[in-house]
Amino acid sequence: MIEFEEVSYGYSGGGPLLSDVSLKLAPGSFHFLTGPSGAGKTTLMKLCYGALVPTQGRAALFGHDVRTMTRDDVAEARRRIGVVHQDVQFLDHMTVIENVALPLMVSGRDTELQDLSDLMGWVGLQDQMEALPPELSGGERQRAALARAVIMSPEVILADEPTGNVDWEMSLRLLRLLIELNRMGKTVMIATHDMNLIRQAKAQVQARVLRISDRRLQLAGADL
Ligand SMILES: Nc1ncnc2c1ncn2[C@@H]1O[C@H](COP(=O)(O)OP(=O)(O)OP(=O)(O)O)[C@@H](O)[C@H]1O
Repeated sequence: MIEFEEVSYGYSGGGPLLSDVSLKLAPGSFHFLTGPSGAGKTTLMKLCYGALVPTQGRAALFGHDVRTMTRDDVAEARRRIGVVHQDVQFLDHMTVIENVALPLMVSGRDTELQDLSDLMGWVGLQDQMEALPPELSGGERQRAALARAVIMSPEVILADEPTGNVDWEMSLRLLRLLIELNRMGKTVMIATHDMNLIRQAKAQVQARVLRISDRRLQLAGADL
């Protein structure tokens, strides 16, 4: 579904950040992406959802080369990929449920705005649906972001440091939700620095751990 062949990327004005990255996210797979701060994890995630185009090499989303994708192809790929951004942004004047439902509204699918309480119950925010985002805790914001990422029923979920600002108990709760999504058949990739989280996940799910080191993407060994 997402496939890179010898992809390299560098921001304009900077040197190469990622070199010769080959990657295949197969349907239903579970990946962690790790590496030091500034190694390029967020950049790699952006390449995975077509927000960036490789400087060299080929990136294909659902069989389409990102270089030749039409606007409609890009919109369709974005619908099939749910993203939990590292820096979760909400519209603060709209309620939590309105923020979560926003992707449906902007895609003209507001007719599907059925009762979203099941989704909100799944992430444990059934009592905060009418709250405003500034009233949420860090863990509640992350769970609202996850609900928003899955509202379009994507096949792939990319989560960039979803447990960055929450305590261990909340990290485990978020991990459980992501593992549940994977058990439902979704392809999941999580960028994280948290080795404990990776160890915890590996006890529950077959996950591959990819590490960015010296611009290259490597499969991490079993020594985690
Ligand atoms: N839009 C941009 N323009 C120029 N440089 C950028 C841009 N975005 C990121 N960078 C630089 O690219 C490098 C990699 O950034 P990236 O956010 O991908 O790393 P990361 O591995 O996700 O880091 P962290 O773990 O700290 O979130 C950093 O040096 C960053 O400053």
